[in-house]
Amino acid sequence: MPSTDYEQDTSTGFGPLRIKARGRAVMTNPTTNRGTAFTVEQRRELGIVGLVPTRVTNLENQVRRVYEQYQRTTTMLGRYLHLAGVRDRNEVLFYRLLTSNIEEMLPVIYTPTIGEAIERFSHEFSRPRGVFLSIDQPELMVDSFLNFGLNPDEVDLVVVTDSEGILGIGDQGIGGIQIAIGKLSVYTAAAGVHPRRCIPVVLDVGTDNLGLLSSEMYLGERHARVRGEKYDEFLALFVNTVKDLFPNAMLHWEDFGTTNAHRLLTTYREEICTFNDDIQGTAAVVLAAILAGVDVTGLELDDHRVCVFGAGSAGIGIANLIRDTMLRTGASETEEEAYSRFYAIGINGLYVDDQPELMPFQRPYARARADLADWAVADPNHITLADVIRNARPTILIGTSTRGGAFTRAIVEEIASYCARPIIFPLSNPTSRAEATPADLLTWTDGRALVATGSPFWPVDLDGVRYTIAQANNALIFPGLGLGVATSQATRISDGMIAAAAEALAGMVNAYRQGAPLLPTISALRTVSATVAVAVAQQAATEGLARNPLTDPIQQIYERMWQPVYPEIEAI
Ligand SMILES: NC(=O)C1=CN([C@@H]2O[C@H](COP(=O)(O)OP(=O)(O)OC[C@H]3O[C@@H](n4cnc5c(N)ncnc54)[C@H](O)[C@@H]3O)[C@@H](O)[C@H]2O)C=CC1
Ligand SMILES: CC(=O)C(=O)O
Ligand SMILES: [Mg+2]
Repeated sequence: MPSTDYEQDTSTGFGPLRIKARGRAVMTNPTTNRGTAFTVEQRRELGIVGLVPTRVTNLENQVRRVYEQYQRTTTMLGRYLHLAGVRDRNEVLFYRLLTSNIEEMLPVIYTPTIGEAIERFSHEFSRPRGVFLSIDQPELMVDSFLNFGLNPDEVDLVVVTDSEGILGIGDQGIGGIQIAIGKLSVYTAAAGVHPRRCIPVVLDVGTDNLGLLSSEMYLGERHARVRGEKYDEFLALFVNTVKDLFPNAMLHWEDFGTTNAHRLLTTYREEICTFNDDIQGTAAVVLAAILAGVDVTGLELDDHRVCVFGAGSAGIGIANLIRDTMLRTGASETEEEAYSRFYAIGINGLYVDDQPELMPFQRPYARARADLADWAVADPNHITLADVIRNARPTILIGTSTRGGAFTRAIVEEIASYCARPIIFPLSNPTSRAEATPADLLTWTDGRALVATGSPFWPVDLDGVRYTIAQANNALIFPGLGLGVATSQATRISDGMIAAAAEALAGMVNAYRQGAPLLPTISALRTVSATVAVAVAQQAATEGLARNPLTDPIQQIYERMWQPVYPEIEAI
């Protein structure tokens, strides 16, 4: 069902907008609306004379006005709602404001504020965006997608969540639609993926969040989360529907629970063009930061021992990519040798091979019980982080546990006692879930820790040095990956493409100066994304996975990037 308001070729970033609507309808659609920036002639042609204030302005003037309004809004959630309102009124204005102030506004439309917006979804709801699919009405799935109004060749991206593991705040039911919307806003702001070639989707399979189930206001299905065969059938129907309706789209999985995330990726990655952001996007960004950190330590990658605290979707994804890198670079000669460098910890402590609860994707990281015989531990059935630090002396500590404050002073001081430059990444989001703050990590290690976080943190001043904190967030990877895939029309997303993304990012870092960040800063997000996109597109071509191998990659990626400027208008 194409739009009745306008026509536009969205396959490049610069197509003219042919407006069919007239009168108020022009201004209620965020694609056609440009408010006071309509010229006198455009106002006449589109039938909106007298419906906007007299003075004709321009985009810069409008950005200034909405930015002033933004600054006057005092709470972070209020700012989120203000920006969402601008997005609903005027698409170009929203993205111009966002791209011009990306460092300031990313923490509002993304982590940490988006966590609050998701929790408050059923209370703050005003205007729906995206596609809501209920497990209780699978027969409505096709119509729901068709009602969104995009043709088969008009979709580059579908971002989907079932909301079971939203950031570190757990099951958020239907409110998870906001994470899909937020990720898509980042795709557009960071990589210029066309905002109208994307579909955010929430799979409403119920929720186990009793607070939501008992709230009068909750807007999702009011029952516990459906699991098992019925869930798998619904997911299969979803994947097949996306494949049939939008054959060129990349399917991005976001914030699924640990039991499903790796399983779904393994099931579908050979069948469709798909990737899991928490597993693969996070792994790529963290690998880039680790390689930068390892360079600074002056040691080789295989001189390090890695402790993953919270070895679920993201944690094991990170471990897998480091393992692959150890094998590819010859740092480890065998898989066994590579695995021996990892210590994976979950809610029940260190993974040990006699723990029945370990899932198949976690099991390779389990330690043999016999190998721990000489460890000094208080409870062999629950080997804690402190036990691992004391007995294994890891030099890299990754936090993806959702356990705010878990990297305590005692733990960090112990690491600093045997390691000159420990690499410590508290990656859990939002900010309240971070395993430690950079200020504490740097203070407890006299500035020796090499730190990256998941959510943004202010720089830390210590002993005359300013430490800029790298934000190791998958936002440095997924936008460029999506752009590279869309431009090269990749048919699958291979491990090689993820590694290429990580290497491209790593190539942009220079972390030798004391206090320098281990990753490019968010202000460079657009350059980072374009660089990642070129690398991904080239790797897809090398592996024979690109239907449109790029002949002039930089130019073609640049041309594909949508820019937040008002396009030429034609009234038709
Ligand atoms: N920086 C970034 O770009 C990203 C950060 N994350 C963050 O990582 C965290 C985890 O996300 P996922 O891996 O998707 O979740 P997940 O639920 O799959 O994994 C969390 C793991 O932590 C373990 N865990 C929970 N409490 C623990 C405790 N007290 N001690 C030890 N282990 C514990 C769980 O057993 C589970 O294996 C979230 O806070 C999320 O925001 C996730 C993806 C990207
Ligand atoms: C950044 C992200 O994907 C997460 O925290 O889940
Ligand atoms: Mg996520």
